[in-house]
Amino acid sequence: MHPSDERTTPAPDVTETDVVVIGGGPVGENVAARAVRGGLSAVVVETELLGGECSYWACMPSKALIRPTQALAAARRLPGAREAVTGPANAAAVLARRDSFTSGWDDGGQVEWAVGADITVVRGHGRVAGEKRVEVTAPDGATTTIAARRAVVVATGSTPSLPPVDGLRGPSPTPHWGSREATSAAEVPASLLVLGAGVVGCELAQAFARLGSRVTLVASSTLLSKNEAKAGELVADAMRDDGVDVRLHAKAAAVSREGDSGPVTLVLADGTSLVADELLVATGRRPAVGDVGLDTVGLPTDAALAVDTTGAATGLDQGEQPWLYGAGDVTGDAPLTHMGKYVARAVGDVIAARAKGQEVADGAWGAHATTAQQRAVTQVTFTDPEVTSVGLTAAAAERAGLRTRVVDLDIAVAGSALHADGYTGWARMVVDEDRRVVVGVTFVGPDTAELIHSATVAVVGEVPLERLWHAVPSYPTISEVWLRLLEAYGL
Ligand SMILES: Cc1cc2nc3c(=O)[nH]c(=O)nc-3n(C[C@H](O)[C@H](O)[C@H](O)COP(=O)(O)OP(=O)(O)OC[C@H]3O[C@@H](n4cnc5c(N)ncnc54)[C@H](O)[C@@H]3O)c2cc1C
Ligand SMILES: NC(=O)c1ccc[n+]([C@@H]2O[C@H](COP(=O)([O-])OP(=O)(O)OC[C@H]3O[C@@H](n4cnc5c(N)ncnc54)[C@H](O)[C@@H]3O)[C@@H](O)[C@H]2O)c1
Repeated sequence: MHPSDERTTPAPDVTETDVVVIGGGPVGENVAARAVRGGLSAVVVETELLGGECSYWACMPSKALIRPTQALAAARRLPGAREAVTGPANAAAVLARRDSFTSGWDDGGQVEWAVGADITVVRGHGRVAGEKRVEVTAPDGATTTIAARRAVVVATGSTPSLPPVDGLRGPSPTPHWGSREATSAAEVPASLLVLGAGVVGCELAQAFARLGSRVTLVASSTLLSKNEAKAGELVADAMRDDGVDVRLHAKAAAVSREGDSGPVTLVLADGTSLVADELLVATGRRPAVGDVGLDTVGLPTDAALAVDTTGAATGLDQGEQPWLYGAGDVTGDAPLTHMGKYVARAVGDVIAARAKGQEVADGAWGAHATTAQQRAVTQVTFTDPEVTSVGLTAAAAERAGLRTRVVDLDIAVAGSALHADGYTGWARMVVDEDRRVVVGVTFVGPDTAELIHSATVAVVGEVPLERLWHAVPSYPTISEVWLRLLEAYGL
C-alpha cells in the first residue's frame, strides 16, 4: 500500500470520464492538467508513485546528488573561496538533502496537487482494453474498467534496458544497480563500476566519485556519444581530474558477483577484469509498452508507441477524431522530462480542442503541434563541465540535408574568466546557410545550463543572424560567447 493511498480516489468510484491517462509521471500529470483546464474531466491511473520516475528515481534525486559537490568544485576554482574549503563533501548530508527532494519516496504532495487540480487519481495498473476503454487492476487485484468519452493517453514512461552481456541476461541477472538503486542509494559505495557512458552513466559516475567512491566508467565508445564529440572529450578530461578511471571503447563480456552483495566483477572482451563493491548498469532505456494493452487495438507491444505531431497514435485507423494518444518516454522521442511535458501540454490541449469542435493548429509551430520535438530538443547533462545543447548537432544537420556552416570556439570571454580561474569551455553554433538562422548550439562548460535557453530562443524563433547581432550580451557574462560566435561567423 502506498503511504498516500488514503488521499487517492478509490478506483471503483470511477467508471466513466472524458480522458483517461495511463501513467502518472510528469507527462501524464501534465496531459491531465491541460485537459482539465480545457474543461474536460480526467483520471490518471498510476501503478506506483504519482510524479513518476523523474520525481523519485531520476531527475530530482540525481540532480540533488550532483549539485552540492558541483558547488564545492566551483569554490575550489576561486582563490579566496578555495581556502575556505577545508574538507571533502559530507556524503551523509548530501544523501539526506536528496531524500528531502524525493519527499522520502512518498507521493502525498503530488496527490494533493492532483486533487487540487481536479484530477482524479486511481491507483492500479492500467491497460488499454479496446477503443476508449481502460482496464485497471487495483493493488488488491480487483479489476475495473473506465470508459473514456474523449481520449485515452498512454504515458507509461520507460524502463532500463540491460545489454546482452553474460551474467546480465535472462530472468535472474546478477544483482546490480540500475539508475533507481543509484539515485536512491542509502550510502556511497567505496568503489563503483559504471557500465554505459550516456547521460545517466556520466552524471552518476562523477557524482559518486565526488562523494567519495573509487569509480571506473566503462564506455563502449566515447562519453556522451549522442552529443558533439568534443563534449565527451571535455567531460572525460574532467572525470579523470576527479579520479575516475575512464575506459573508452571497452566491450563488456561478463558480469558476476560473490553472493548477493559481495564484490562484483566485470570482465571486458580484452580479458581485463574489473572488481568493485557495486556495479551500475546505465546502458539506456526502452519505452514501457510491454503490458499496456496496445495489442487490443492492433499496435505492437515491443516498439515505441508511434505518434503524430499532435501526439495522436499512428498505426491504427483513428479517423477524424483520434481517441488514442501517447506522450513522454513511451513514444521513444526525446526522453526528457521537459520535452515530454511540452508534448503533454499539446496533447491535453488538442484533446480539449477536438472535444469542443475547435480548430486544431497542427501546422509547424502551431499551438497543438510538437514542432520543437523535431527541431529544438534541448538538453542539459549535469556533469561538470555541463553539456548543454539545443537543436541539431553538425552531423544531424548534415544528415538532414541542410547546407550548413559550423562555428566552433573555446569559451574564453571576460565573463568566463571572472566566473572561475582556468575556466574551460567550448561552444559550437550550426547555421543553416540557406536561411541564415541557427539550427543547433552546444555549450560545454561550468554553469552553461542557464545559457542554453538563449540558444533555444534563437533556434525556435528562427532569428536571422543579422538580427541576432543586435542581441547584445551583458558584460561581463559567459553569454558574451554569443558575440564571439557571431564575429567568428563573420558579422
Ligand atoms: C537517472 C535519470 C536521470 C534523469 N535526469 C533527467 C533530467 O535531469 N532532466 C530531464 O529532462 N530528464 C531526465 N531524465 C529522463 C526523465 O526521467 C524522463 O524523460 C521522464 O521521467 C519521462 O516522463 P514520463 O512521464 O514519460 O515517464 P515516467 O516518469 O517514467 O512516468 C511513467 C509513470 O507511469 C507509471 N506506469 C507505467 N506503466 C503503467 C501502467 N500500465 N499503469 C499505470 N501506471 C503505469 C509508472 O509507474 C510511472 O509513474 C532522467 C532519467 C534517468 C533515468
Ligand atoms: N540530464 C538529463 O537530461 C538526463 C539525465 C539522465 C538521463 N536522461 C535521459 O534518460 C535517457 C536514458 O539515459 P541512459 O544514459 O541510460 O541512456 P543513453 O542512451 O543516453 O546512454 C546509454 C549508453 O550506454 C551505452 N551502451 C549500450 N550498451 C552498452 C554496453 N553493452 N556496454 C557499454 N556501454 C553500452 C550506449 O552506447 C550509450 O552511450 C537518456 O536518453 C536521457 O534522455 C536525461
